[in-house]
Amino acid sequence: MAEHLTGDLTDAHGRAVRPEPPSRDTPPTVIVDDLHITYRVYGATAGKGNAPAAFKRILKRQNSPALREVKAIRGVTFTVRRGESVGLIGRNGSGKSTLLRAIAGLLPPTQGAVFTDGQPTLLGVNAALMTGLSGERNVILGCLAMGLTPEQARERYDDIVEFAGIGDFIDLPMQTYSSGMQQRLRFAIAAVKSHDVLMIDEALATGDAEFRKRSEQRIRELRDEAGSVFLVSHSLDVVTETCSRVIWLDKGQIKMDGDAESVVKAYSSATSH
Ligand SMILES: Nc1ncnc2c1ncn2[C@@H]1O[C@H](COP(=O)(O)OP(=O)(O)OP(=O)(O)O)[C@@H](O)[C@H]1O
Repeated sequence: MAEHLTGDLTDAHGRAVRPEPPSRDTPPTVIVDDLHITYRVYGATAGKGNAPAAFKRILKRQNSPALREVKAIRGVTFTVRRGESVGLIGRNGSGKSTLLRAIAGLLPPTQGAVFTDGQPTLLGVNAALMTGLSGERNVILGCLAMGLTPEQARERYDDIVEFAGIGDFIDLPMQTYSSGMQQRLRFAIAAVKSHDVLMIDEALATGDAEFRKRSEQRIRELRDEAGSVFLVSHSLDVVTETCSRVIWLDKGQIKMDGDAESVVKAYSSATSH
């Protein structure tokens, strides 16, 4: 995979070079316009959420299922241009995964709209690989599913396996892999191709330090191959290293949107006390 993986992305001192933000003339890849996403949960119990109320409900076997609405995204608007890599940060439940799923077209907007140029690819914890099949077969199937020809799949096979770094396990069914190994293979398969919009949900969290470094490098390359990258991560280091821009979500709304360093700094100081 050497050719794919070694881009000239560091300066003379070995530091990562962060590109300038794209100008307004660069075409947008994703436009999110006043997006609202509301989950409707059926079967939630109506009434107070305190312990005596819950105890009473259970003792009396009260079962009054109700419809509850969870407003996960509440009026989010932003534009992402070609060549940008955007980190999404925020507390648990702030709406990061929901926003990614909406951009990928997996969740319909309750209000507002999402426009994308090209096919967004969501690479998440649940990216579909068949755990009953060997890693080897999943590599080939994954390549075909992404639209590569069988010939191209064969050509890239060695690169993918080397990048994933899972050694002899490649012949064994994926259910014998640790979750970290599964993640690495998913990332290696998805990253072999350039995507118009690549979205990554915590995929790098389980890799070891060396794999993370390689993945961060590859994300920068994907971004430079003219696509856009979205990354959800709780690791602020990964976000600062990989992203040019960061959006901080708080209770389904944008709290701050700007260059990676300033937003991560503001977020760290807000959450440290
Ligand atoms: N399928 C669902 N049905 C109902 N509510 C949901 C569903 N998925 C998420 N939610 C709710 O939507 C809100 C946003 O969740 P989301 O998973 O997008 O947050 P997140 O920022 O990705 O969280 P985390 O950092 O914990 O992964 C939360 O209040 C969550 O409880």
